[in-house]
Amino acid sequence: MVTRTVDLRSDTVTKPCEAMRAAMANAEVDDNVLGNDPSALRLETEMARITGKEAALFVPSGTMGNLISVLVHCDVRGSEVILGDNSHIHIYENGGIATIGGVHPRTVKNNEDGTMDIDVIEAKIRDPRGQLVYPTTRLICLENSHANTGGRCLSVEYTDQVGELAKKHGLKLHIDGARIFNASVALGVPVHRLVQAADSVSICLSKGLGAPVGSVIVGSESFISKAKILRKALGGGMRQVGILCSAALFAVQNNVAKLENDHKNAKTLAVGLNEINGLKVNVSTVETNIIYVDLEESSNLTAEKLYKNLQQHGVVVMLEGPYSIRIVIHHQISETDVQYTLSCFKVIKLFACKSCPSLSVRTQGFMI
Ligand SMILES: Cc1ncc(COP(=O)(O)O)c(C=O)c1O
Ligand SMILES: C[C@@H](O)[C@H](N)C(=O)O
Repeated sequence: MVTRTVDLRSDTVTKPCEAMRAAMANAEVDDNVLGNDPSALRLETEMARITGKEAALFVPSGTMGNLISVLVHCDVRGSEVILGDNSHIHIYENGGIATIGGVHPRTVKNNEDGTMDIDVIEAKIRDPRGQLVYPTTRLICLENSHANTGGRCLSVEYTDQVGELAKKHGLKLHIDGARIFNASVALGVPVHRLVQAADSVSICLSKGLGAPVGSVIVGSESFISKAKILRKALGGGMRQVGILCSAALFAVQNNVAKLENDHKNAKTLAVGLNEINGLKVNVSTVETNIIYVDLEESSNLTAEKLYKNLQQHGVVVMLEGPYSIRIVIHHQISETDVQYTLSCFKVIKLFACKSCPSLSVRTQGFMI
C-alpha cells in the first residue's frame, strides 16, 4: 500500500498553499484588457523592480512569454534568432517562433553547463552583406538556469559577455529565465544583476515559486507595450487576472527564500542516488533543483521499469530516455520525502539485482 506520494516530475507541479489561496480569494480585480487590473499592476511593478527593468507584463505561460519576446525583437520578416540546440524554446515550445512567428531558428550547441561557446555564437551571426540570400540575425536567446542540462546556472560574467556580443552586432538579447530565481539563489547574485545585459526576460512564477499559473516578461517600456499587443493577438489578454497575479505576487514575496532549501534537498538526493550501485548521477553538476539519473548496465533496469516500480511506491519521476530519468525538487518536497525516495530506490535496486535476468535487453540502445 502506498504510504505517501512524492511528486518529482517537475517544479511545475507545485500547488497553491492555503495562504496563497487566501491571497487569491481576497484579490482586488478589474478588467485587465479594458484597463488595469490592480493586482496585475502590483505584480508587474514588483517584477520590474526586482529585475531592474522599466516594465513588466503578466502572461499565461512561459511558452507564451518566450514567444512574445522573440516576436517583439524579430518583428521583421526574414528574422533569425540564435539559440541553444538543447534549449526549451527550441525543443519544448512546438517551434512556435517559426510556426506562429515566422522567425528562423539558428541553433548553437549547448555545452554541458548550459552555455553556448561565444565564438560559435559570433560565427553564426549572419553577415549583413549576404542579406540577399541569408535571414537576418536579430536576437540571441539564453536560458538561465538551463533546464535540459540539469538546471545549470549561467554566470553573470558569461551573460554580460553575450550581451556585449549582441550589442557589438546590433542584436537583442532575450533570457528564458523560467528558473532565473533558482540561478540567482544558487549563484548568490541578485536577479537584476544576472539579467542586466538582457533586453528581455521571461520568468516563470508557476514553477519553483509555486504560483498556480503564469509568467512575467520584463523589458523596456517600449518592448512591453509591443508585447502587450502581441499578448492580446495570441489570446493572452485576460480579464480579472488579479486572482492569478495575487498568487504570483505571494509567490515572489514568500517563496524565493525556499529555493535554497530545494537546492540542498536536490544535492542530498543526488549524492544518495549516486551511492546506489547501478545508478549514476553527476553530483557536481547539480547546482539547483534538477537531477538527471542514468541507469548503468549493472542496474538490470530500464528507465520505464524503474519509473513503474517507483510509481508503485508513490514516487513519480519524469522519463528522459530508455536509461535515464529526471527528478525536480520543489518547496513541496520535504527532507523526509527525499529520504523516503532514496529508500524506494534502494528497495527497487535490491530487487532488480536479485531478480531473474533483466526483462529488458539492451540492443542498439533501444528498450525492448
Ligand atoms: C526553461 C523553461 N522555459 C520555459 C518553460 C515554459 O513554461 P510553461 O510550461 O509555463 O509554458 C519551461 C517549462 O515549463 C522551462 O522549463
Ligand atoms: C518539460 C518542460 O516543458 C517543463 N518546463 C519542465 O521542466 O517540467
